[in-house]
Amino acid sequence: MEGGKAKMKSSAVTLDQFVSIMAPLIDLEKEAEISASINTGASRNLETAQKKGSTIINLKCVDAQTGLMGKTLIEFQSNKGDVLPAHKFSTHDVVVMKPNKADIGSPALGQGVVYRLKDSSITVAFDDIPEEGLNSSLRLEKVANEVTYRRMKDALIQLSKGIQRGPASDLIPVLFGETPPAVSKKDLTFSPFNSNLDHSQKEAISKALASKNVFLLHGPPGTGKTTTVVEIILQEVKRGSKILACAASNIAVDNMVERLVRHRVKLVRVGHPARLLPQVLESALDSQVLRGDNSSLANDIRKEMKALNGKLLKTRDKNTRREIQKELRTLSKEERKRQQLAVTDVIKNADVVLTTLTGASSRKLDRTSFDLVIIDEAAQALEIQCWIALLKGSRCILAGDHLQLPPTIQSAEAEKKGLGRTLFERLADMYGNDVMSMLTVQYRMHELIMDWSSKELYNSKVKAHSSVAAHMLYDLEDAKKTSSTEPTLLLIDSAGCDMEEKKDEEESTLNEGEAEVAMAHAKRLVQSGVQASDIGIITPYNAQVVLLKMIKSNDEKLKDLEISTVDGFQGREKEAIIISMVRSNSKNEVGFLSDRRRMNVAVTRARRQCCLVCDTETVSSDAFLKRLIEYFEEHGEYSSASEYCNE
Ligand SMILES: Nc1ncnc2c1ncn2[C@@H]1O[C@H](COP(=O)(O)OP(=O)(O)OP(=O)(O)O)[C@@H](O)[C@H]1O
Repeated sequence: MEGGKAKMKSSAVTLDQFVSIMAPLIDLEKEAEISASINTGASRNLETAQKKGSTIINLKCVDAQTGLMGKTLIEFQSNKGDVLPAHKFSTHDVVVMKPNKADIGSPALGQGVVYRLKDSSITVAFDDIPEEGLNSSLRLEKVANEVTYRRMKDALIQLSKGIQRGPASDLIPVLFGETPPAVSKKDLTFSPFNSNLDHSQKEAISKALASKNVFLLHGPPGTGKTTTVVEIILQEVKRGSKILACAASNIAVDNMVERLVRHRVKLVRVGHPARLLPQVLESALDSQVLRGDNSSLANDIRKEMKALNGKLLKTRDKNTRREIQKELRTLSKEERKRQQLAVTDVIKNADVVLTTLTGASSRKLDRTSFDLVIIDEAAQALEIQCWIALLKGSRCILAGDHLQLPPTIQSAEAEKKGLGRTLFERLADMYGNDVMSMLTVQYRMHELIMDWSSKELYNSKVKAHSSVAAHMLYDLEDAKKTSSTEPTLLLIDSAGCDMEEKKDEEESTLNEGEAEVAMAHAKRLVQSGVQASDIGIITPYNAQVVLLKMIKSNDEKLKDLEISTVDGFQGREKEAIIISMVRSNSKNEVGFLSDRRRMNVAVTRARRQCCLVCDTETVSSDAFLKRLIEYFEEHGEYSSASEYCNE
């Protein structure tokens, strides 16, 4: 305990310090996001804006469908029908649609939310179908999402007031190191809903149930973090707790919804329908409200009001008109009340409310407090975002892995000054194992893939479960045992092969030789019977992603191969992962490859084969990467990139 206390002093931040440090950093980040968008001096012309990734020009509308609770889904493709240019659009972003040549700052034809993204198309959900302009050339612009910042600022203001009587009044001092965390002494053995839980998962769940204020669930890659979170939620519901379950991303929230629905938990998913997976729409607040009694009453009232309005139009008598207007006002008030009651009913009756961290500030949750706030993917969320949810509860459980990538921050200055330091990391430093448990059995990777990461980042504590420890790529249905499918680890070395890196116009790095080699290996795997959809090529650099996608578009057999940045692939997995490291230069510069967390994420996406394509001479200049290369050389197969050229 002494050690724990010493640690606590060195890394504790007071509430006042936190508020005063964070307020300007949120502004910096907001400015960085706005200046990356099109309407500012930084990018006055369309081509520049396209290069910056904040707009996509020369689009045509190829499909329009209604559905999704009244929204219209419009699919856009490039006028030429090929791969979309490099862009920074993600699903769930807010975008506006404009005529292609319209002036910057001109009014939009419609505003919507990105619903689906493919290499060559983008689908947007609009509230209303734009009335005209869909037949001509169009462009989409990304809109800076100011609401998110406003909500973070609001949370900061609430924190600064020290809301003494709010639901989180006892939690705040613990999370700022003023009061030590407490643990229940009662015996908290539980009978699990999931009979497959391993020892580390069970131990973590017991500790979580015993925690009185805060618990950190540390889940290295593939260790069943979400499985464990779901079991904690089920146990807490059984105990009678009302739970707010959040994550930074919609997909992670939906993932929890899908798993909980199977257990018939009384839950509601709060959020914009265009941001939800189709399979969770039934659980959405909007659809539950529509099914409620108060909502049908509100509907009846609306019908009555329509009839009265008709009568009003026909009546000339002043007194009768006055009477009708009075009645309409009363009905309108009643209708609003019924609508609100319909929402309140659904939220009141749910044992678990699920939403993104930003969504937790929805006014619909204004008067609801929770016994427990659970945040999944907490190591990928800004601390201030977590507070939006935490202020609503008296206890919290954060699940995540601070040894994978932190949230993306746009402003370099805000990042340097600490905006990206996550609450998960801060609490792990402050309280360590007093409040934390690590899962140690992983269910994804062959043990050779896991062992490097386990040794480098997790003190060799993570072990592969027997169901995956020795699984091979050629064990997959239809796959053959060939020199390409046989290795679990494969190093393809471009040193001395004349494959130097280049910069694109946006100063992102790419490497044409490496891209060809990565693609050649993917082709060999497909020829050996591996499904293209089981293969992923990941790379740290955006420009390399675009290049790889362009090469891929020429080959029909590779249609289902996925290509992504490492950062964009966090949380995902593939049977075979090919990593294109890109850097190859005489100065031996490795840039942000040296971030241990990025390579940890990259390597641990692979289930059965991890192939590293790189210039070993350049990347070995970094001690951490050198150990990675040595590990692959020792435990895997080695080839020269020259063996893959001209295929
Ligand atoms: N005790 C278990 N027994 C068998 N399989 C398990 C167990 N726990 C988890 N799994 C499996 O491991 C996989 C990963 O689980 P889950 O999605 O919960 O992990 P995660 O830690 O959230 O993943 P990520 O690494 O992407 O964050 C799933 O296929 C899940 O079914």
